[in-house]
Amino acid sequence: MYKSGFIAIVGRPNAGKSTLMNQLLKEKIAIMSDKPNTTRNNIAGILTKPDAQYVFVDTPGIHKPQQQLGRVLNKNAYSAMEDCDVLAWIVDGNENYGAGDTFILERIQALHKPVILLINKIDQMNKEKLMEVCLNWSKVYDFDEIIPISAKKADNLMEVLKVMKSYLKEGPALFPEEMTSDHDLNFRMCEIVREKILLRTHEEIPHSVAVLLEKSEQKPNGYHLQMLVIVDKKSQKGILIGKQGRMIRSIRLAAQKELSDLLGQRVELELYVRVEQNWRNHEDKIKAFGLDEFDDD
Ligand SMILES: Nc1nc2c(ncn2[C@@H]2O[C@H](COP(=O)(O)OP(=O)(O)OP(=O)(O)O)[C@@H](O)[C@H]2O)c(=O)[nH]1
Repeated sequence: MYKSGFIAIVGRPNAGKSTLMNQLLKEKIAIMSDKPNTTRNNIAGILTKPDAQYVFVDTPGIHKPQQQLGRVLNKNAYSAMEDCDVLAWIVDGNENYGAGDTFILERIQALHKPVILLINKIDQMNKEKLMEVCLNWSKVYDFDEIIPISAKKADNLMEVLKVMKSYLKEGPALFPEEMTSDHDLNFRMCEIVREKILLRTHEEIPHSVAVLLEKSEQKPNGYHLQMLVIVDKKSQKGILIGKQGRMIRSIRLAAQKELSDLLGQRVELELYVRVEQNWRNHEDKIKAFGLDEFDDD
C-alpha cells in the first residue's frame, strides 16, 4: 500500500528544523545557521521511497513577531500547518518549555491534526536528563508520539520516518520521483549567499538581510551571477562590506564555491549591497523580495 502526504516541521527558531530536513533528505535543501529565524520561506523537501513519498515543509520558526517581516513569516508557517497531514513539532531538548512553545501549542491545539513531538539534540544529553525531558514534555500535550532524536547526528531518524508514514494517507506519489525540492534554482542560489552572510554576521544583521538574483548568464567559461544584498540600515552596509572589502569578499568566495558545487561548473559571483531603509516593516518590499508566500490571504 503506497502512502504519501505533507509533513509540516514546526518549532521555535533554532530547534533544528532545517538540520532535520536536510538529514532526512540527505541533501542541502534549507540553509542552516546558529541564528534564529534563518528559514524564511516554507521549503518543501521531497523524499520518495519505494513505499511512500514524504513531502516535508520546513516552516520559519514561529516566534512573537517584532516586525512586519516576523508577522509574514508566522503566516507562512501557519499556512503550512493547516495544509499538512501530520505535524512534526521539533524542540531543543536542552531548552526549557517557554512562552515560545505556548505560542506554538495554541496553534497546534486549534488544528486537531496528529502531532509527533521530536525531542532534538539528544547528543547533548545524558540518559537521565533525556528521561526527565521526555516526561516533562509528555505533560504539555497529548502527543500522538514522542521521539527523541539528534538531527545533527542522524540519530533515530529511521524511526521518525516509520512513525510519520503511519500518519500519511494511502495514495500515489504527489511529485515526480526525481524531485527533491519544490523551490527553484534561483531561490536556492540566493539562499546560499544568505547563509554565508548569516554565518559571518551578528545581532541585527542576519535578520536585516535579503538576497536577490539580479542577473544570471551562462558564459563559455562558466556561470556569471549578479546578486543584490539588501540591508535595512546604512551602518549595516559598512559592516557587510568590511575593512577594505574583506567581509564581502569572504562571503563571495564561500558562496561561489558552494554555487559551483550546486551548478557543477565554474561560477563567478558578483555581490552588490544596497540599503532599503527599514524594509522589514514595508509589506510591499517583503512581497517584492519573495518572502510573503500567501499575499492573497
Ligand atoms: N548538538 C546538536 N545541534 C543541533 C542538532 N540539530 C541542530 N543543531 C544545531 O542547532 C542550530 C540550529 O539548527 P537549524 O536546523 O538551523 O534550526 P532551525 O530550527 O531550522 O532554525 P530557524 O531556521 O532559525 O527556525 C544549528 O547550529 C545546528 O547545527 C542536534 O541534533 N544536535
